[in-house]
Amino acid sequence: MAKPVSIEVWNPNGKYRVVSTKSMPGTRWINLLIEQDVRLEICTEKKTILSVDDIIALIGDKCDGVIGQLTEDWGETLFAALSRAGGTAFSNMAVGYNNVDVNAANKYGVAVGNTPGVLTETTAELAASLSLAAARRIVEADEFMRAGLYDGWLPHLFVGNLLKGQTVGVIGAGRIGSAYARMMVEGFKMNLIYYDLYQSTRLEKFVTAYGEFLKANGETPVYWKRASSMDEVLREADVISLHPVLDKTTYHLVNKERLAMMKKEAILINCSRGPVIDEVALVEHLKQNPMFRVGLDVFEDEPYMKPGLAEQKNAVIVPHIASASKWTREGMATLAALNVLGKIKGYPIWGDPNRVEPFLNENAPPPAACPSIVNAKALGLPSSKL
Ligand SMILES: NC(=O)C1=CN([C@@H]2O[C@H](COP(=O)(O)OP(=O)(O)OC[C@H]3O[C@@H](n4cnc5c(N)ncnc54)[C@H](O)[C@@H]3O)[C@@H](O)[C@H]2O)C=CC1
Ligand SMILES: O=C(O)C(=O)CO
Repeated sequence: MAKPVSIEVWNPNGKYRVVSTKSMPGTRWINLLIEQDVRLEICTEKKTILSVDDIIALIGDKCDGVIGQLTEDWGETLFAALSRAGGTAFSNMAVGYNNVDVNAANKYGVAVGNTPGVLTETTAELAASLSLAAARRIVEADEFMRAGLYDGWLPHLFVGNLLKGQTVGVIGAGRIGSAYARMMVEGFKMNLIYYDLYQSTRLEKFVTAYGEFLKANGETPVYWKRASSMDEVLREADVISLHPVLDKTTYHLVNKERLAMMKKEAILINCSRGPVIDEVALVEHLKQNPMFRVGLDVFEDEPYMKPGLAEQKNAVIVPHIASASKWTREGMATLAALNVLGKIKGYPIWGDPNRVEPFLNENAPPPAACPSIVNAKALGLPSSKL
C-alpha cells in the first residue's frame, strides 16, 4: 500500500481529476484547468524528486491525467497505474522526454505531451551565457574578487578567449541549437559549423544573409558550414555547444576519444542532457587541459556530479536552469496543462509544435487543441485544422 502524499486541491467538485506532481510557476495553467471543470490536485511534498510509489499514490483509483516532471521515471509501472485509474493523458513539463518510455505509454493508450518552442530562446540564452562565462572566466574572477585577492590590474589577470572571428560549433541544430547559433553568429560575429542529422536551411540562410550584410558594411563576413560528421565540428570549432535530444544515438556522444580531438583551448557547452557527455572522461580531460573550459547546465547523474568536477576551476556549473525564465516556465506550465486538458476533452493535436504562441497569449482563450503530443501518430489521434 503506497504512503499518502500531501496535496493542495483546486475546484474540489470538478468532473475531471488531474494531478500535477509539482507546483508550477504562474496561475494561468491552474485557471485554464479549473475553468474546464477539472478538479486539480497539486502535490505539496517537500522532497524534490518523487518516487514511482509517490506518484502511484497521487494517481490513486481515479485519475484522468497527470502533469509530471523530467526528474520522474515514467515507464511501464506508472502508465499501467494511470491507465487502471482511467487516465489517458500525461504531459512532461519539459520539451525533452527521455524520462518517458513512450512505448509503454502507447501500450496503455496514454498520450504523452511535451512543451516545445516556449523554452527555445531562454535555453539558448543560457547556453550563450555559459559560453561567455567560460570564455571570459567570469566565475573564477568573481570568486577571486570575493576572496579579497584583487590587489590591482595586471596584464595577465584572467586572460580568456575572444569570440569574435572564431568558429562556433553546434551539435544538434534543432530549435534550441539553431537559436543559439544565431545568437553567437550575430552577437559575436562568429563563423558557424554545425552537425545534425537534418539540414537546417533556415539557419544557413540566416548566416549567409548576415555575412552579406557585414560585407556590404565593410566588415569581415561570417560563414557557415554543415559538417559531414560530428568529429569535423569537434576538430574545427573553438566553442562547441551540444543541443541534441538524448537517445541511444547521443548517449556519451562526447567521450574520451572525442574530447582528445578538440582544440586544447576549446570551450564545450552542454544544455541538452547530462549523459550526452561521458562526465568521468570530461573530468579527466579538464584536469589534463587547464586551458580547456566547459559550461554545464546538465549532469550525467543529476542531481549529482561525477567526483572531481566541482573542484575544476575550468568548469562553469549551474543546476539545470537553462529554461528558467519567468515567461518560459509559466508558458511550459500552460502547455503541459493544455496537453492534458486537450486529451481529456478529446481535442485534436495542434499542427505545428514549433508554433505554440496562440496557446501563450494571455489575452485570448487558447485554441481547442493539444499543443504537443509526441505519440499522436502512434495513438492515431486526429490533427487540428486550426
Ligand atoms: N537544459 C535544459 O534546461 C533544457 C534542455 N533541453 C534539451 O534540449 C533538447 C533539444 O531541444 P529542442 O532544440 O527543442 O529539440 P529539437 O528536436 O528541435 O532539436 C534536437 C535536434 O537534435 C538532432 N539530433 C538528434 N539526434 C542527433 C544525433 N545523433 N546527432 C546530431 N544531432 C542529432 C535532431 O535532428 C534535432 O535537430 C531537448 O530534447 C532537451 O533534452 C531543452 C530545453 C531546456
Ligand atoms: O525542457 C526540458 O527538456 C528541460 O530540460 C527543462 O526545461
